[in-house]
Amino acid sequence: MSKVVHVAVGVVLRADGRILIARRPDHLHMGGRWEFPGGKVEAGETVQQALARELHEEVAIDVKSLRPLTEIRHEYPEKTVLLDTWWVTEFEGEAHGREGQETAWVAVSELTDYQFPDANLVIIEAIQANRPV
Ligand SMILES: Nc1nc2c([nH]c(=O)n2[C@H]2C[C@H](O)[C@@H](COP(=O)(O)OP(=O)(O)OP(=O)(O)O)O2)c(=O)[nH]1
Ligand SMILES: [Mg+2]
Repeated sequence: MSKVVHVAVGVVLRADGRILIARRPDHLHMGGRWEFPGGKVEAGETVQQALARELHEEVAIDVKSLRPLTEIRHEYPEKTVLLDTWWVTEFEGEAHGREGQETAWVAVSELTDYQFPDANLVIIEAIQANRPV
């Protein structure tokens, strides 16, 4: 069995109810698809630390408040991922793709118009079911 890659994933919620998505660079696994920003948890880091680091590095926002949303384990042909997914309900900074990625703020009802990796279908269902008011 291949090892499971632990990934910290942020569902960044703006005050108007829109959610931040970014397009994965073409050369990466699932390149060209939209994602919720995040990345691999490194050795010695908590998932919360990893998420704060990745959101700062990828989309230039500083996390102020987090709460758990869901955990999805998904087997791709290439690897198995554990998407440890958190609501980011408070943050500072203007989001933009610091690695040249396209970003968008989308309404919950529009999420299904974008092409995400297969594992994200379950995350989107959790967002629709658990959206904080
Ligand atoms: N960030 C993120 N990754 C996702 C999502 N859905 C999904 O299947 N993944 C997968 C794709 C990748 O195999 C893995 C995340 O790895 P990554 O490439 O973002 O990791 P990273 O930012 O640490 O990148 P790297 O520098 O190590 O290449 O999880 C998602 O919504 N967001
Ligand atoms: Mg990443």
